[in-house]
Amino acid sequence: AVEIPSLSRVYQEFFNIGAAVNLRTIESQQNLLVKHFNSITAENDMKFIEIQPVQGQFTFEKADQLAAFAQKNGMKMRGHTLVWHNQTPDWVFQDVNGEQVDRETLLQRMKEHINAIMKRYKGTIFCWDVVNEAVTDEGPELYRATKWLDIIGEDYIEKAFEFAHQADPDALLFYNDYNESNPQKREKIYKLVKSLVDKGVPIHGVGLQAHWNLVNPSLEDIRAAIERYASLGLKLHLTELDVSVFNHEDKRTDLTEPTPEMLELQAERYYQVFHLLREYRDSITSVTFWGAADDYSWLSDFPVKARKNWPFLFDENHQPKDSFWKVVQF
Ligand SMILES: Oc1ccccc1CN[C@@H]1C=C[C@@H](O)[C@H](O)[C@H]1O
Repeated sequence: AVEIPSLSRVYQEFFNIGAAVNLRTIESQQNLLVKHFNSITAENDMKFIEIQPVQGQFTFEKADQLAAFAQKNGMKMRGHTLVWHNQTPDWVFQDVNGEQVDRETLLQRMKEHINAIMKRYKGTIFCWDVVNEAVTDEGPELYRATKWLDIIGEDYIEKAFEFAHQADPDALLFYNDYNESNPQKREKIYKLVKSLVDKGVPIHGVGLQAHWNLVNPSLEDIRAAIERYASLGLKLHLTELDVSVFNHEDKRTDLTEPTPEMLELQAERYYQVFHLLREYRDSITSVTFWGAADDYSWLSDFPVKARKNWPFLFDENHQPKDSFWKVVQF
């Protein structure tokens, strides 16, 4: 039998190799995770709504199990995510009468949430996606219209970073976003992050979600984005890497397995991407996949509901795909 090298060991001189996990996959994918990954991220269980679903009632049990899995296996853990417009409970923005709260109240609630979760996982979680997806995809506006922006104002972002730094001064603090290699959105992310750096806000890195597919974004756009963000002197993490076998506009639902051509294109794509990432090893310190193997991916429900996807280096039986061999042989 051919010896399968450990992915994280092959990359130990370049950057950490991570996977998003949940309570099911730390069991079903345990052997794969322990062998090939040295970092994990909670796919959902450390989001606001999962941690504090009701004001003052903290439900850490699931997150604790994921943190324990990381500790037990000597893995690093990325914290995801403190301030985001999705998966945040309505109570955060409402007073007892269901009316919208004021700026001071919402800042206090943001601070309390950040303090509670960051202090609990201090020493286990070395970095946090403090703010997720705060800029617009299209249009002239820089800031995405969210309740955080509406109630607090534009400084909700720097406040989140300040609160996070006070909660755990040792944690590395990241701004995280998707479509990060699109030139227009890249310049918005750059403008936001540069403003934080210029103000002396405690930010240490940029998270590129890297939800990519077989053709987009181009290698040139990925390179330009890495160069742009790295020019700020911050660390770069790829935080949610997957390579969908369907391009964004492809809504086909007829496949029960990837076509041979898809697997060949995906292997070449992974080869080119990791060749590029290795070139920027001085800026990129972590590459996390948004899952570990094709038996489970959020893409099997997004953007097309119940449409199976096969985005990873390992197949549904946790066996290495051609993509894996292209990534470990260089
Ligand atoms: O690719 C996208 C397109 C539209 C909205 C959000 C995203 C990505 N958004 C990510 C995806 C899955 C969630 O589990 C992550 O927390 C989130 O950061």
